[in-house]
Parts: sequence; C-alpha cells; structure tokens
Amino acid sequence: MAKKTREVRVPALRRADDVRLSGLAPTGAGTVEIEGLEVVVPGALPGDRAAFDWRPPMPGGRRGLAEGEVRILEKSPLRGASPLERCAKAGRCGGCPMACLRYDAEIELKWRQLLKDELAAAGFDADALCTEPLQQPEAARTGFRNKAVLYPCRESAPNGRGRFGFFRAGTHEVVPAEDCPLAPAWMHEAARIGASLMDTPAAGEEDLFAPYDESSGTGSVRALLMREGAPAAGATRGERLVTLVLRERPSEAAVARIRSAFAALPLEHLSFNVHPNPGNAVLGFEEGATHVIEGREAIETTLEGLSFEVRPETFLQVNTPQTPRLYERAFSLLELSPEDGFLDLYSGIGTITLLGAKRARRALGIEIVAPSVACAEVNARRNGIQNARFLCGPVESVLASDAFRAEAAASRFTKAIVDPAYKGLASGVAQALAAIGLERIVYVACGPKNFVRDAKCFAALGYRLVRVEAVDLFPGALHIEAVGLFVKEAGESDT
Ligand SMILES: C[S@@+](CC[C@H](N)C(=O)[O-])C[C@H]1O[C@@H](n2cnc3c(N)ncnc32)[C@H](O)[C@@H]1O
Repeated sequence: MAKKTREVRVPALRRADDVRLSGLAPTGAGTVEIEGLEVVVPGALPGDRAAFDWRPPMPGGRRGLAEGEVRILEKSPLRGASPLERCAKAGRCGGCPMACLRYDAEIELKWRQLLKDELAAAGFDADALCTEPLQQPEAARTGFRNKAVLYPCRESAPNGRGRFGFFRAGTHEVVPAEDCPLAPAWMHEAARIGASLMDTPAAGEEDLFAPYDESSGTGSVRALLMREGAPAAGATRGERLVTLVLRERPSEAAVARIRSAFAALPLEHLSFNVHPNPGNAVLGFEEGATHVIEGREAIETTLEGLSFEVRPETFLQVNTPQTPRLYERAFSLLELSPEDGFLDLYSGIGTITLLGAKRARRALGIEIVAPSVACAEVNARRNGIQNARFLCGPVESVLASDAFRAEAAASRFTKAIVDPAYKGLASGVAQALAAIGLERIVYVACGPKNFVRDAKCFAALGYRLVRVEAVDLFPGALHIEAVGLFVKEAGESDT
C-alpha cells in the first residue's frame, strides 16, 4: 500500500519595505516585530532601518526569518563609525556578532535583554536589584583572551594555503581568522605557523597535515588550542602553551616538522593531542592522548598572588583582565570572615575555593572533571593552603553523599559561591543548599536566563535576591556574566 505523505506547505515570502529593528536574537542578529511575529534579520542590528524579504515560521515555529539581500536604508546610531570598526570579521565568523556595535551600546543591550528583562519577566524588581555593569576596560578590549581554539581549512587547489579560523555561526564552514583581535599577538603568530603546516604539499610530497574532514573521516588536523597564563609577579608575560589536535598519532617526521615550525615562537609548552573519535569535543581525552614536545602539559597562571596550574582540558575564565574583577565582586558580596565555613560549587581548578580559603576558616570545592580536581589539589599544595578540600563528582550527587556530610559536619558551612556552567543548577541543588541553612549564597552565572530560573527557586526556599551585578567577560559576544547575592530570610526559628 502506498504510504500517505503529508504535504508541508512552506509559508510564502513576504516583503518588508522599510522597518526599524528593535531587538536582538540569541545569534546577535537584529529582530523586528511584523504582523505580531518576531522576525530575525541577519546582518541588521537594532536601530537599523532595513528592507528585506522574510518568511513566516513553519507551523509550531516562533520566529520568522529574513532571506536574501538585507538592504540597510539607515544605519543604527548604535553602530560604530564603520560596521567593521571593531573586527573585519564581525558578524561573519560566528564569534562576535555584536562587534559591529559601539561598545557602550553593546553593553546596554546585553545588560537589558539578557538580564534585566529576564529578571523583570520573572517578577523581580530589576531596576532596584541591578547595578551598572562592570565593563571591559578600554585599554584591554583587544588581546584579552587567554585561550583560543581554532579550526582548520585549506584554500582551494592547486596551491591552497592552510588556514585556521572559527566556524561561521550554525555551520561547520571555517572563516579564516588567525588574527582574531580578541587573542593576543603571539596567538596570531602561532595560528599562522600552525596554518602553514597545512599548506598543500608540493607534488610528490606526503600530505602530513591535511585538515580533518568530519564527513569523510579523512585528514589529520582537527584544531589548534592555545593558552596563556597571567604573568607571575615580576614577569613581563605569562606562560604560553600550544596544542595541535590531530586525528591520529603523527609520524616522527611530522612531529619534527611541528617542532621546527614553532621553534621561532617564544613558547614554554608545545604538544600534540590525538583525538580519533568523531564529535565536537576539542581534545581527545583518552589516557595518554596528549604528547608533550616541549615543556609540560600544563601552564601556570596567577590570581591575587596565588599560583594555579591549568591543564589544556580544564576550565579557566578566558578573560584575563576581567577575571580578578569578577571574583572581587563575588567575594565582596559574600562577605566571608575567618569564622565562616565556605562552600564552592563547580570549583574547576580551585580558583574560587582557594581564594575563599584565604578568607574563611575552611573551604570545600566540588567539581565533576577529575583532572580539574587533580589540578585544584596541586594548587592548594603549591600555595601552602591547608584549610581547603575538594570532592570530585556531580554537585547534585556529592551534596547527598556521606563524604559531603562528613565535610559539612567538620566545616559548618555558612556561605557559598556557586559558579555553574551555562545550564545553571541541576535540579535539587538549590534545595540541598537551603537545607544546609547557608546565610549567604553568591551565584556567578554565565547563563543569565538559567540564573533567573534558579533565583525563583531560591526565593521559594526563603532566600531573597538582594543584588545583581553584571560583569562583561565577553566583549563582542551576546553573553554577560551575572553575579547575584541571595540572603537567607529570617524565618521564625531564626528570630
Ligand atoms: C563556569 S565553570 C567555573 C569553574 C570555576 N569556578 C572557575 O571560576 O574557574 C563551571 C565548572 O563546573 C563544572 N561542572 C559542570 N557540571 C558539573 C556538575 N554537574 N557537577 C560539578 N561540576 C560541574 C565544569 O567542569 C566547570 O569546571
């Protein structure tokens, strides 16, 4: 019997001859309301007047989308003097959709749309709670990233040059960007050197460094990872690490070429990582996947006079100048004193735990990534900190474990910082924290929407949100970090 097929009608294109955009989509594209629908207009920004064709969403969809040429009739006053002022690749490489805007306009938009509107929609008094965002200092608006991951491509044959860049938003198409302005100059040089390894070889020469092609599973080079530590006291620069990620173990000849290519660059640590499995993970994580060519598999960085070991696969805030300012705000709101037992959830390599241990009686960090916990333990020892412990595992399970109960009995936790990944707290975590009876909780959030969801949960558990600060850690991107302070309401048993 012939199968019945249901015809899906694609809505017909419509024309917008002259509309002024007012909002921003999560991709950083401008949006406008037409016929009661939100229409996303790639290439246009809030404040632009534009003409374009657009298509309503398919049944069940929420947003319409502009298609074809978007003609800007009048530029938004929020744009910089030139749309390419802050980066020649803005809006194309997928990294910094907001870099066409003036920085003050970018901050205002992100702060309002990502944080204040979300808080207000959830019933919080956003104007009373939110303080002016802490902006990236002007002198540090370029070259501030301490980590970059670039992906490979090769220009067309016959003499195609190798290139490194970022994926165009929503695709696997690489936009070459060795000279990303967010990365320091030495990373530009490292990216050019790495890219030159992938130049099409001369006839008869072996192609040792072809870019990896996920669809066919062929090629070798998957990514270039670069990291830099903050300089130690008295040093003029931080330690530098380059890791070339390859699909398979390279030959001796290939390793020799990597070594000699990077020899001209002042670099402490050079390695390659073997990552044979399909998928989006940057590094291969199997035991022994990383092979050191020079130096070590880790760099050292510093924060508030403490020294931290960071491995390629462990988390570290990427914005070197803003990170101490973010932590300063978090600790200032938390008001730790030497009597406090301090809990740090989602503790990474122990940065916040150890900074807290200096201020509190005892500190405990909880983190899921085992190499991060191993770094955190090394970091406690190398800084001579003896009042900090770490537990490894998902926060949601560790909080219910006997090991945690034993720590809680010894530490009598009074204050906590939670710094989860974008998705926020797992279900049950806010309840577990409330059950401990903490006086103050500071929530450091890279996902403001999920922060607001969790704030409602804390409010229902008797924790009042008393302040929300925003710190810009991601100039050019549609992201802003929020720092929220929750204070336990005085209940009947407390009065
Ligand atoms: C935003 S980072 C914060 C790290 C650290 N606080 C810092 O400032 O460097 C979030 C951390 O949470 C960890 N993580 C993610 N899910 C987790 C979970 N369910 N339980 C514990 N840690 C988790 C990640 O590995 C990462 O180190």
